[in-house]
Amino acid sequence: MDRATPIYILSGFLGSGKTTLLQRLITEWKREGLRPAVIMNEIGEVNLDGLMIGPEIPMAEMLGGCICCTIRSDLSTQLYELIQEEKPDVVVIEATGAANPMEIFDAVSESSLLLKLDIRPMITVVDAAHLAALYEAQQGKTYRLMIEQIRCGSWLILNKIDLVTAEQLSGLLDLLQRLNPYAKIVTAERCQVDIEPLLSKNSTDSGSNEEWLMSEHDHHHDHDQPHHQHKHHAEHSDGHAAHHSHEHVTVYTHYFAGPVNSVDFEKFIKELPREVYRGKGVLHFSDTASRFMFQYAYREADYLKITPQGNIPDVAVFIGEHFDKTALAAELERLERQAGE
Ligand SMILES: Nc1nc2c(ncn2[C@@H]2O[C@H](COP(=O)(O)OP(=O)(O)OP(=O)(O)O)[C@@H](O)[C@H]2O)c(=O)[nH]1
Repeated sequence: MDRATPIYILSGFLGSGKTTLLQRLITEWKREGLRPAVIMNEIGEVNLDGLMIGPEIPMAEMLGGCICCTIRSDLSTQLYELIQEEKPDVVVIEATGAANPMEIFDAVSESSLLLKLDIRPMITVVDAAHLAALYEAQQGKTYRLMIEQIRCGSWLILNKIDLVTAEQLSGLLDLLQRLNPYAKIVTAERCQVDIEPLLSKNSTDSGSNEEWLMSEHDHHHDHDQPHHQHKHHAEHSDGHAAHHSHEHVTVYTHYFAGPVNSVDFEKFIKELPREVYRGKGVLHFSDTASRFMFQYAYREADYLKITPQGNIPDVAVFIGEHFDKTALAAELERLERQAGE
């Protein structure tokens, strides 16, 4: 193969807007007559984001783990097969929102031993409202992970600005600038950004992220550790070390035994514990004719009528930090029983 395949990595916290951006990128590439392919990584067992992407787009799904650690070695294989079989003009990797961006860079770089890849500067989508809230508290693993994702982006898309005040927005822009003076920062609502500069080869002045990551961060791997215990350490420029692992991430996948009432379900979503950051799913309601996809990200919920292609079960995935899975399961089962009565 003589041509290097451009690889874009989309990073950003759970529910920040990565799939929304991915849809825009795909539309742009199609307009240009290019053939994109996608690698989607989900920490849950089902890929619901894939439903938002047309069936004509070649897609490799990496489910049930994170490419930055537990299923990292699969990435080279998936990338290799996708490029060999589909011969795409460009590949996008959408990481799970819980991924450590430097680890993904490493994993993709490993693949370039097998393939001729042109790894483009990382794009990080930042949820404005969620960052504003976490910045006030300034603690927790989520906050540290979000900061790390911000530090690793060559492009920072400060998304969901419709959910913050003008004053908060100006504070967030200052914060991003301070955290990552190398990045280009754009603000957006539903990731509506000028796509062309984002994709252009020389889009950043700072050179490749890899270069500055290696110089700014002291990045260690302990290869003697088994994969599931793999911890990531990155030395921050402000001196303290961030320890990254997914042990704090809780995932609950619920397969519905039957439809539930839409009003009760909306109430359940509204009352989700704070520790649940992200929810998504496809389900039948007992009081409506069509099927719905729901999205929940940082206290905001969306419902969309959907007719999924293929055999998609009624399912909901919840991702967060140390929440009580059994309590969620019991409540959803109660809704199922109630709708069946
Ligand atoms: N209010 C508001 N909602 C948005 C905006 N951008 C995206 N959303 C909504 O936020 C939810 C999550 O968006 P996604 O694009 O799926 O986020 P994601 O980063 O791909 O999520 P994960 O892959 O699960 O981490 C969806 O319901 C979107 O419609 C925005 O600018 N404002």
